[in-house]
Amino acid sequence: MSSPTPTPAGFNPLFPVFLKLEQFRVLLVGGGNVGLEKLTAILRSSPATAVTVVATWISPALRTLAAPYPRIRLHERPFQETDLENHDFVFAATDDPVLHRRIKAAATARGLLTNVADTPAECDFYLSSVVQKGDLKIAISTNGKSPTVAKRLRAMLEETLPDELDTVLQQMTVIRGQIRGDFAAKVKSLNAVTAELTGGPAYESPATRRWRRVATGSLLALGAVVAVAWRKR
Ligand SMILES: C[C@@]1(CC(=O)O)C2=NC(=C\c3[nH]c(c(CCC(=O)O)c3CC(=O)O)Cc3[nH]c(c(CC(=O)O)c3CCC(=O)O)/C=C3\N/C(=C\2)[C@@H](CCC(=O)O)[C@]3(C)CC(=O)O)/[C@H]1CCC(=O)O
Ligand SMILES: NC(=O)c1ccc[n+]([C@@H]2O[C@H](COP(=O)([O-])OP(=O)(O)OC[C@H]3O[C@@H](n4cnc5c(N)ncnc54)[C@H](O)[C@@H]3O)[C@@H](O)[C@H]2O)c1
Repeated sequence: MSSPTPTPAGFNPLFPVFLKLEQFRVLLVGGGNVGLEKLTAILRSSPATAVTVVATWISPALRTLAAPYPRIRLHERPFQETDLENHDFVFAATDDPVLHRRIKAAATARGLLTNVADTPAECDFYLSSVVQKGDLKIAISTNGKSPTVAKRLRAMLEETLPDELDTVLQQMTVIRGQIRGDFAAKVKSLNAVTAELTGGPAYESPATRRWRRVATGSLLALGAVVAVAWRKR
C-alpha cells in the first residue's frame, strides 16, 4: 500500500497548466448568474471555445454575451446525462446541489473533468484570477482559500505591470530568433538582455510595501472589527 504524500500546511498542490481550451468541448449546465460568470471567464481567455450551455432558464445577459460567438450553443431545457456525451469538460453552475452531485458522478464515470460552482470538494479543477497584457497571462490561485484576495492581486498586477510588457515580449521574440550560438550561450544572452526588468535585488515596489504592511497586522485587526460588527447585527 502506498502512503499518502505529505503536504505541509500552507502548501498549494494544484498543478498550473495553460490549456488550449478551444481544442476541447465544454458543457456548461446552468444559465443564471454563476453560469454567466463561468462563460465570461471562458470567453475572456479562450473566445474560440466550443461551449454547449444547457439550462432550464437562460438569462438575457448570458444570451447577449453568447450572441457574437458562433461556437456557443444554447439549449433551454433540463440537463440530461446524455448531454455529457462528446464533451471533455463540464461546469455545473445551477442552484441545485443534488443535480451537481449527479453531474459530477456521471462526468467522472465518463472521464470528463468537472468544475462545480462554489463546491471545491467536487471540483477536478478551479478557475483562477487572470491578468492579461497582450501575450502575457498570469493565473492566480489561492488554493481556494480566498478568491477575493486572488481578485485583489489581479487588480494590483493589472495596475502595476506596465503595458509595455507586451512590447518587450514581442521584441524578445525577434531577439530570440536572431541570437546565434549554442543553447547555453543563447540563455546567457537572453538573461543579460532582460536583467534590468527585475529592478535589481534591493528593489521593492510601492505595491509590495503596501501588501507587506497589510499582511503584518492591519488586515487581521480590520477583520476582527468587521467580525464583531457582524455578530452584533
Ligand atoms: C478566481 C475566480 C475565478 C472565476 O470564478 O472566474 C474564482 N472565484 C472568483 C470570485 C469569487 N468567488 C466567490 C467570491 C465571493 C467572496 C469570497 O468568498 O471570497 C468571489 C469574489 C467576488 O466575486 O468579488 C465565492 C466563492 N468561490 C468559491 C466558493 C466556495 C468555497 O470557498 O467554499 C465561494 C463561496 C460561495 C458562497 O459563499 O456561497 C470557490 C472557488 N472560486 C474560485 C475562483 C476557485 C478558487 C480560486 C482560488 O484559488 O482563489 C474555487 C475554489 C472554485 C471555482 O469556482 O473554480 C473569481 C475571481 C475572478 C477575478 O475577479 O479575478
Ligand atoms: N449569484 C451569485 O453570485 C452566487 C454567489 C455565491 C453562491 N451562489 C450559489 O450558486 C448557485 C447558482 O446561483 P445563480 O445565481 O447562478 O442561480 P440562478 O438561479 O441565477 O441560476 C440557476 C440556473 O440553474 C439552472 N437549472 C436549475 N435546475 C436545472 C436543471 N435541472 N437542468 C438545467 N439547468 C438547471 C436554471 O435554469 C438557471 O439557469 C446557487 O446555489 C447560489 O446560492 C451564487
